[in-house]
Amino acid sequence: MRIDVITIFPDYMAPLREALLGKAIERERISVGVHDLRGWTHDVHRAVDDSPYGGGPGMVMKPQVWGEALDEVCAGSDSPPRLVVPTPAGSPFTQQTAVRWSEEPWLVFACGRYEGIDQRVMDDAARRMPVEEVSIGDYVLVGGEVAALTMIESVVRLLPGVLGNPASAEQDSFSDGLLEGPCYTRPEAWRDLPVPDVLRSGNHAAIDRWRRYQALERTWQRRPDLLEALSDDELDRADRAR
Ligand SMILES: Nc1cc(-c2ccc3ccn(Cc4ccccn4)c3c2)[nH]n1
Repeated sequence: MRIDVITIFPDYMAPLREALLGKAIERERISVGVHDLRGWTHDVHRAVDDSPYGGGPGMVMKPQVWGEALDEVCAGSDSPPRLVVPTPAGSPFTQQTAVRWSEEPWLVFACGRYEGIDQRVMDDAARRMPVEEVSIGDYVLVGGEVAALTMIESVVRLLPGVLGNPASAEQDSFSDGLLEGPCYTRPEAWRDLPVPDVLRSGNHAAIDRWRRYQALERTWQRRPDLLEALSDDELDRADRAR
């Protein structure tokens, strides 16, 4: 997979070179390009923003600069990339989105700042490539970079050979519609807090049942909305795990 990120703060993307993601680059599972949007300005002030039509607070990112940047970054391949534009006004980014994008050969992330990017940039790009405006959650960030890092990590961890233990990606939270239950490791007792006996019993059928019940209970308590999405037979299966 090829990933390109366009931003006015390229240093914000430094974590892409660290740890798991850095290893994926070293092992050539992914190639990552980070591009400074100001490289496509032509004025002495290297301006990337201007006042909003219709008035209102803040500034809007200029279409000309973005247009030239996307023309260059998104060129050079038989098939165009999928353009991802983080925005608070986007469609929800979910684990299903990450799974779908993990099949893509090329993703380009357009990281906006200020009040956002002139809408015509996305409308023009959509004439020659798939464009998705996505939100990572119902809160407002200052720009798209943190959202891009979040989405890139959740996609890249799904690629073959990236995670040390691929099984953990298969048993992800949300992959079966429920939250993960609690996890424990040594010591057996810590600050007078014990590890649940069942986990040390060696009875793997009982352990699986306990874990499923814990996941169900935690989902019920913290994310009842996820239970509504579960089908009846999935709920029955979970119920039998009590
Ligand atoms: N889930 C998300 C995504 C974002 C996000 C993504 C990109 C940009 C570019 C600018 N801003 C600031 C801003 C503030 C107010 C209204 C519009 N945009 C961004 C925020 N916030 N929360």
